[in-house]
Amino acid sequence: MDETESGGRAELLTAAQMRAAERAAIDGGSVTGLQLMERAGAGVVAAALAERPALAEGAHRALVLCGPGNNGGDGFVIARLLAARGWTVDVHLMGDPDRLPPDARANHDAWARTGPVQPMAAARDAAPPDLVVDAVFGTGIGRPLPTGLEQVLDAVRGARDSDPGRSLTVAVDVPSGLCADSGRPLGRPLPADLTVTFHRAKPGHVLDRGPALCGRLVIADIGLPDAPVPGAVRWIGPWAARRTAKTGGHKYRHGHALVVAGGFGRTGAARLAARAALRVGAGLVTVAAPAAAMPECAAQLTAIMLRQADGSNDLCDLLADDRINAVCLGPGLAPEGAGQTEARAMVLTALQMRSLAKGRGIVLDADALTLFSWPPEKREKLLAEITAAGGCVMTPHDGEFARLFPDLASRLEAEPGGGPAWSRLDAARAAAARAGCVVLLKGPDTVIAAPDGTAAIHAAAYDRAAPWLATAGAGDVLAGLIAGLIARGHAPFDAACAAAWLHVEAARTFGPGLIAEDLPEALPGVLRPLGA
Ligand SMILES: NC(=O)C1=CN([C@@H]2O[C@H](COP(=O)(O)OP(=O)(O)OC[C@H]3O[C@@H](n4cnc5c(N)ncnc54)[C@H](OP(=O)(O)O)[C@@H]3O)[C@@H](O)[C@H]2O)[C@@H](O)CC1
Ligand SMILES: Nc1ncnc2c1ncn2[C@@H]1O[C@H](COP(=O)(O)OP(=O)(O)O)[C@@H](O)[C@H]1O
Ligand SMILES: [K+]
Repeated sequence: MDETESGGRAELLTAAQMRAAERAAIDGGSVTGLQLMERAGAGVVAAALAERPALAEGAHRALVLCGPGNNGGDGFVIARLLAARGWTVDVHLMGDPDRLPPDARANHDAWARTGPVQPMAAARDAAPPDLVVDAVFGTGIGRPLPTGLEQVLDAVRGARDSDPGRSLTVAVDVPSGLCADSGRPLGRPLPADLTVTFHRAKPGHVLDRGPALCGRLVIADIGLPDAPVPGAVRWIGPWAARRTAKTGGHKYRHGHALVVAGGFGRTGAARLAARAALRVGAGLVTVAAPAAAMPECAAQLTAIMLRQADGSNDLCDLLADDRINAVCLGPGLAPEGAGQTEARAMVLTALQMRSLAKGRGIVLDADALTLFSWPPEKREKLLAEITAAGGCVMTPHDGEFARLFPDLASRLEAEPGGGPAWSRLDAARAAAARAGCVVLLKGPDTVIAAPDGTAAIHAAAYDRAAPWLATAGAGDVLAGLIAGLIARGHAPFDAACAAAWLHVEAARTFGPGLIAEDLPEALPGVLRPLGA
């Protein structure tokens, strides 16, 4: 990924946005559809040979599966280019050549002058080749894969897996059946070793099952203009954290974050969040804890300040200090039983007092969300207070999200009937609009959405996989990072984007064996190269 902030290259384009970019370039006369298809096919061949250099030497055998649209057209180009290298190429088409769109038809005909086009069903019996090219469906998939095609893909997969390591499976644009907008499979796609997409990655490459089905991802340049697409989803890269550089000034110039802790024996989560807020550069960080938890906190905290807050009245007194410009509530907040009412009151107090301090931001995580999940009136009350407060970020994981937005979660769980399928991106956007705040939906694919539909995705996938983050307390650290950045003056959406990147970068810097405590300690090594 090229992470330049100004260009469009950090964008993820939906199928419709990609079609519009292609249409605009063709209508503008700068390129023809046939040229784009030729470049796409050449890009796939180049990427496949680069992926497995042994294929660049000598002649090999390829199985090319072509579909009824332009993805199939790319397949015919690939077949022709491989045959020109001396390869033996078996080409199978799904559907009727007479119904191919014009550019695909032209490439079909060009191939047909070189070799036969066999029916798709015959690919079931193909011997394992050196290269499988999946060019059945790309961004145009509109409904689940036909059963007959699934059986062919299953057979190809079976033959491939019976001789592990022999063939390379390359998906053209997306593995056929993967929805390019959502990352959700429409049926049972053939998992690829390598996916070569064109011009820009699509949300489906980084969301949900996308990374697992794509294998590796290469973006081939097909010569479309670089101009940014209005409203496109941003793909979070180092650009998101570049503005974290700290410049001079008094500690209060870098803000004061308050993290509200739960009771005795439950303060670890808040302390983790507080340490992350301090490490990411907040000028001051205070933990507010109830009397019973003060000794536990005092024994653990040094640079972080400690104040007693036994309930919403005490929190109200603390928040009267308008220098506190970021508040984090949720990690380890809720005690069992009766104390939950007071914990809820603290959350509402923080929201209602937000208007006192200009620019104060509030991060709501974990218990601050779960405490309001039932009955529905409580949920609605929380969402209404969040909207009224403004300046909030909520950071649910999937379970917390489902408790707060059950209707949106069930849409996500339902089997997609067609494409584009309802996605985690759609769900986060809908939640942000409903709650009137920034929603960061956590996961290996973290989606950040604002009420106006602005959205970004951080994918801990491909060369940024960070499986070690699946460890207790990692989410508390993320909440603290966002609070610390808000304290430093970052807007809630920007703070969430930067924190998502820093969080994964810290995990990757530390590597295997990571526990949540390591994340704040790994931050200096992450911030230094950013000039932060
Ligand atoms: N945009 C660009 O800049 C460039 C795009 N390029 C390439 O074009 C690809 C997009 O092409 P595309 O729009 O023709 O769509 P594609 O994925 O081939 O499928 C559409 C066909 O499939 C059919 N169909 C759909 N679902 C089905 C199902 N379940 N079962 C059965 N049939 C189904 C559908 O039929 P319909 O729904 O109309 O009945 C239609 O016939 C893109 O991924 C990339 O590879 C490059 O060449 C260069 C630049
Ligand atoms: N497999 C994974 N790859 C990358 N990041 C992950 C993975 N699993 C979890 N995470 C991240 O780790 C954090 C876990 O947060 P959360 O579920 O709230 O856990 P906890 O409550 O234990 O802190 C989130 O930021 C999530 O995005
Ligand atoms: K494909």
